[in-house]
Amino acid sequence: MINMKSIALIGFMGSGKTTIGQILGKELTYPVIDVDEQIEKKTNMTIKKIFETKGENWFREKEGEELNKWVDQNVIVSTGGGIITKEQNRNQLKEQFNTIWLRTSFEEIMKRLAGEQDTRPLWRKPVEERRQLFLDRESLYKQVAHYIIWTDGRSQDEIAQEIINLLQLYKTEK
Ligand SMILES: Nc1ncnc2c1ncn2[C@@H]1O[C@H](COP(=O)(O)OP(=O)(O)O)[C@@H](O)[C@H]1O
Ligand SMILES: O=C(O)C1=C[C@@H](OP(=O)(O)O)[C@@H](O)[C@H](O)C1
Repeated sequence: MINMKSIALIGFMGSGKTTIGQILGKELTYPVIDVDEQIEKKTNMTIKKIFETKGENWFREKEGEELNKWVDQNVIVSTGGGIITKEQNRNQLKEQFNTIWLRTSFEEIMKRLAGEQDTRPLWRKPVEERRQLFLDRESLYKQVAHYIIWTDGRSQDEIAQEIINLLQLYKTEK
């Protein structure tokens, strides 16, 4: 990989960061780190529980700490959709990772996450608030992404293959 920078997958809830990270983990020889999963393991709490008992800000601190650990580690990091809400995380993603935005339309996300409010506390809102959250974040993903991959209408395998091709490109450029 170019500069030994880790790869970060970013994007809104439901864009496929977790599932595509898992496919990449099977196909490639370097580790895949899921930030949400790491935080749940370390705190021994679900994300839902963390939001209920500790609050969103506390969770954002933990996300920042987790991201910081994986700089220059040559790993693939699947982030949580809100990691870009903190400026420090945005700077880190822009400067110290190769960051791939799994860009997905709001309509597609609505379909994918139908019935998944329980595990994602911020998806448990009226539709217009969800749409606003989505719109507010679009420009933040754009600020930090080095690559943008549209995911609407494309299978997870296709998307993972495109990412693998990108990584091969890094190897041949090295
Ligand atoms: N490209 C895709 N096409 C169709 N469904 C997808 C795609 N990527 C992810 N999904 C589905 O959307 C849901 C959320 O995916 P997930 O990987 O958990 O997203 P994230 O980690 O970004 O929140 C899952 O049910 C997953 O199977
Ligand atoms: O968008 C967000 O603020 C969040 C996204 C979730 O991750 P996914 O994007 O993997 O669903 C998880 O980190 C938490 O529920 C908050």
